[in-house]
Amino acid sequence: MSLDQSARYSDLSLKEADLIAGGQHILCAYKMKPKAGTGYLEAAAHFAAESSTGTNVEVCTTDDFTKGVDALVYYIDEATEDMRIAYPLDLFDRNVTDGRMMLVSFLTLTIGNNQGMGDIEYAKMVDFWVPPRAIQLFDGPSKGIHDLWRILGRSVTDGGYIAGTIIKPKLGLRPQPFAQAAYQFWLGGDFIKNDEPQGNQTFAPIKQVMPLVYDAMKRAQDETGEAKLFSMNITADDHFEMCARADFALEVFGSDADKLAFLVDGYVGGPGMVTTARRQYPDQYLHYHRAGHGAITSPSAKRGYTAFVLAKMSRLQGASGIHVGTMGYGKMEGEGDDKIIAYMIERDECQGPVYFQKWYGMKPTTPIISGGMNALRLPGFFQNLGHGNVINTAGGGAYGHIDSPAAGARSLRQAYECWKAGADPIAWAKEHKEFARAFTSFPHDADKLFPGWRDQLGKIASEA
Ligand SMILES: O=C(COP(=O)(O)O)[C@H](O)[C@H](O)COP(=O)(O)O
Ligand SMILES: [Mg+2]
Repeated sequence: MSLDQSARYSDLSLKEADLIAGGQHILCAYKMKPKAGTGYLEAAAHFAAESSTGTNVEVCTTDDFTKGVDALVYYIDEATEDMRIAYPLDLFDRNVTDGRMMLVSFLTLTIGNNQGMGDIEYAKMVDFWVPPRAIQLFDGPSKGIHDLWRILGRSVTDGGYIAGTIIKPKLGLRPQPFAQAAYQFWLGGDFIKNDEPQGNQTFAPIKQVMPLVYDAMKRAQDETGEAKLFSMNITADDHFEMCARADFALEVFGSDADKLAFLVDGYVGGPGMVTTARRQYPDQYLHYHRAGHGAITSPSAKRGYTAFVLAKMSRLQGASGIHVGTMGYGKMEGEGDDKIIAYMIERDECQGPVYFQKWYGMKPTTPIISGGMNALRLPGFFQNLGHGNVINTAGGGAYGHIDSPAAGARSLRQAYECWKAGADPIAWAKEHKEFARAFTSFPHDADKLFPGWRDQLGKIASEA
């Protein structure tokens, strides 16, 4: 049994509204359960101690100043497993070079050692609140969806749906077929990303692939008269390697380098990778892929933090866009309520699960919708989200269209237009060939979402 530190590391008389008005703390809300035999407040105080100035015993080196930067438990509700902690801003590490805040320090304190404590059964961060001063001290995004809309020649405030894909198969394409797959999609769509494990495999070296991809982009631009976008995976352990990949691609894309985004596997690579990309390449759209996050964000995981927290952190760090799942409409875990994740990263103020956050003009992070999406699933998705100002990447949904990747891309755009027009999807399909053929391409989804479609659509869906 550890020392009861609740007298020092908790103050349940503190009011959340006062802490927020004071602006001197970062607030974190957790779902926490102590191990059997440890009292709730005692465990919470030990958690706050380990996450700030303390350890499991009192140490003689502590002085009065130290106590001024203690993290304090200010709210508990054992029945709902709610625990909230106020962390003084001064606890957080600041850069030597520019005095700014860093995400690693936030994570090391608020979701660091406390994840492996002997008297804690589990604890998961479900929300956090950042005061205005800290908003000023994080990088935030440099580029956003409005920059992509501008390149695409659309309204920069309400530019609408960006139809994207992921080159599939996930791995195993050599340079020529890879570039060919890109060209075929671009004939109908806007945006292509590398899949998260695609890099510099021996069968597809970046130095061969990128010039071919750029050539495909130019040909597609010539043919369609539209601008095209490519998001290149620059993920690597070594940041010099990452920059070597990025620099090479910028040179290859030359006068079209504004159409090149950089993708990082930001969860497995960590905050250092995201910030390196953000600071080295502020002129490029920074695409945060979150592969691996389910290990801790899944609702079945009782530790770590939620997908909401991950997305909120990504805006602070400066991701231009981050995957936010498909809110129950695709293949990955998620539900309709996850739309709050999208709202938090794209709005200037938003109510989260616990805290109301103001962003004070920090640029938005685009919700990127991906994972098992296709034209048939999109109208319902937009209905739930309430808008279509997102990037959507549909891999199977484009390359699985029975006519062609370009037809797949067109079917996605038609799905967006169907929702935007408030039209009935079956009626819309009668007038939009590629959308109709999506029914034949994904019959399992069609049966589930639009029972009776076979009779209603008849010939148009079955004829190539
Ligand atoms: O490759 C894909 C989707 O491929 P497909 O479109 O063929 O399903 C993405 O990596 C997932 O969307 C990641 O999931 P999330 O977006 O939830 O992070
Ligand atoms: Mg992928």
